[in-house]
Amino acid sequence: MRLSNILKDMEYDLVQGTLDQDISEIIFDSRIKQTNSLFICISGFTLDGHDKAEEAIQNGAVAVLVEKDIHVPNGVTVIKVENTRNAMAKVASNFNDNPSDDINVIGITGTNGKTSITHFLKSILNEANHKTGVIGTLGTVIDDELIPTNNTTPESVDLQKFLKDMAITDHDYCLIEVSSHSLQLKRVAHTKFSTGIFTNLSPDHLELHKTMDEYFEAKAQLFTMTEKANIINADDIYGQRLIEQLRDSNVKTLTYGIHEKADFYASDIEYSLEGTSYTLHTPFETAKINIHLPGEIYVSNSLAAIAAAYSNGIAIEAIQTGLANVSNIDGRFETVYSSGNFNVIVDFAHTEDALQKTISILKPFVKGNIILVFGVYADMSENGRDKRYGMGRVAAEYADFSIVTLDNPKNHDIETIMKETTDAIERNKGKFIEIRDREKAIQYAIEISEQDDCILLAGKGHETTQVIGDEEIYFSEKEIVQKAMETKVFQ
Ligand SMILES: CC(=O)N[C@H]1[C@@H](OP(=O)(O)OP(=O)(O)OC[C@H]2O[C@@H](n3ccc(=O)[nH]c3=O)[C@H](O)[C@@H]2O)O[C@H](CO)[C@@H](O)[C@@H]1O[C@H](C)C(=O)N[C@@H](C)C(=O)N[C@H](CCC(=O)O)C(=O)O
Ligand SMILES: Nc1ncnc2c1ncn2[C@@H]1O[C@H](COP(=O)(O)OP(=O)(O)OP(=O)(O)O)[C@@H](O)[C@H]1O
Repeated sequence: MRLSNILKDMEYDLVQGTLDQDISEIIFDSRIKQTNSLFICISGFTLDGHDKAEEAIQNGAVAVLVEKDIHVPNGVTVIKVENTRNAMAKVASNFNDNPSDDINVIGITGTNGKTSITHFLKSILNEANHKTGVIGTLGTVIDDELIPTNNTTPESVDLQKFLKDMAITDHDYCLIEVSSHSLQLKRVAHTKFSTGIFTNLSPDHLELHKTMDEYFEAKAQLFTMTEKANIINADDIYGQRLIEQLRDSNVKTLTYGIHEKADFYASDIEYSLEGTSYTLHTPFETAKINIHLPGEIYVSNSLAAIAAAYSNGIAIEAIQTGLANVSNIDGRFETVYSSGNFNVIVDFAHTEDALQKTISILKPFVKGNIILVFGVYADMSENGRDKRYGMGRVAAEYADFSIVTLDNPKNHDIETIMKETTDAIERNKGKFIEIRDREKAIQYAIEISEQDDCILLAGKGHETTQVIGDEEIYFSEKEIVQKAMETKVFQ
């Protein structure tokens, strides 16, 4: 594409060179070899892409997009903008023919629940014969093929490429899990969203946002980018704040909830470990809903999907069948072993709120003990300490016995993680043991378990690796459980 077209509808200064040339690719990593590319210099957290422009040029870049002054050889075009992350999103959209103009994009944000909402909604939309793609934590799904991705919300260059692939393969909808990182770092800027969904906000990612107010404001940005409807959880205090904030918005707000007054709500809820049924109330009708996931959080998440489907004109029959068709979601309350009353469940609960809610789902159905295996992923800051304390407290108060282990410690200090988490359990009078090796921790849980117990492996969910230091090792909780159960004998 011509460089001048790539820069369409943007404000910029042409510092040197010409816009009259063809660009083959947009890149933001200088190590990528690509002739005739446009290199975008990002001022990162660890290094400055402006210092890498020379390497990018050696690797084939013929133009660079900057937000600071740099010196490069005369033949190279230099374009200066105010913010290269924001400009990168616009350039990526232009380069891919602005694909969000051609596809109905629904963005889902909030600390927890995004992944299950995308599953519920995709199933509903498929049932209504709408081809639907997904971009989220479990990867990108185009034409029902899973493309693994590193981040929940990819960088704009990749995101716009995925949207274009969906647009040219006649997808009607794209469901995007929109992380707070992606909003703050402009990964979804210049994407047209028809609908936004807000689930909830509880402490997480404070290494980036520092305060809950900043975290909330990052999430709230999505609801200024929507054109059709904003769907908000009325049960969440930050949801209430958002509803208030959107009072004068031109975009329609629809609310959902179980406890607070809302446009879409549930009554007559019947829970079992296998699933949940309830009566759905919409502004127009009532209907019976059955889902194969247990507990209040999935009632809430399904209500969000229902409200989004409704606001896009989907009939109730497709909603009912679509929801009933979701039998399980990778690593979300997934039973990986079951025999009689004994169950081993893998769940992605990795925040205090999610852990508390997930153990609470189990409580009424477990005759014996709830044995919890968990670790805490958080940085070394005060916010990280609060997370370790919070998850330790929940373990003490809600589980019968905890095995404290490692999540993905990455380069964080393991001694501090273990000490602060176990201190919190002790202070809250919980019973626990510390086993740092997660595989051994799981094996121990199985060894001590009895016939009526339930083991909850929390925090890693769908993940198939564990990151310790700079090393990423293969790690499958399902396989570990299955192997350990082969030799298990109940007393
Ligand atoms: C904290 C964070 O979000 N970091 C993002 C940030 O990294 P950074 O600022 O450290 O990058 P950097 O290493 O300083 O490099 C700056 C620039 O120089 C470039 N570079 C770097 C090295 C080099 O040799 N040459 C070069 O050109 C890099 O490509 C980059 O453009 O900018 C990078 C490029 O845009 C992102 O890939 C990176 O995401 C990393 C992979 C990441 O792990 N992010 C996580 C925390 C994240 O985004 N998570 C959210 C939330 C998930 C959830 O909800 O749980 C997600 O959406 O996944
Ligand atoms: N509505 C909810 N409220 C609180 N916790 C929830 C809710 N929905 C799911 N959870 C918990 O959060 C965990 C993660 O859920 P899910 O993967 O849907 O969230 P997410 O928003 O996609 O998170 P991430 O971006 O970290 O993947 C679940 O395994 C469950 O323990």
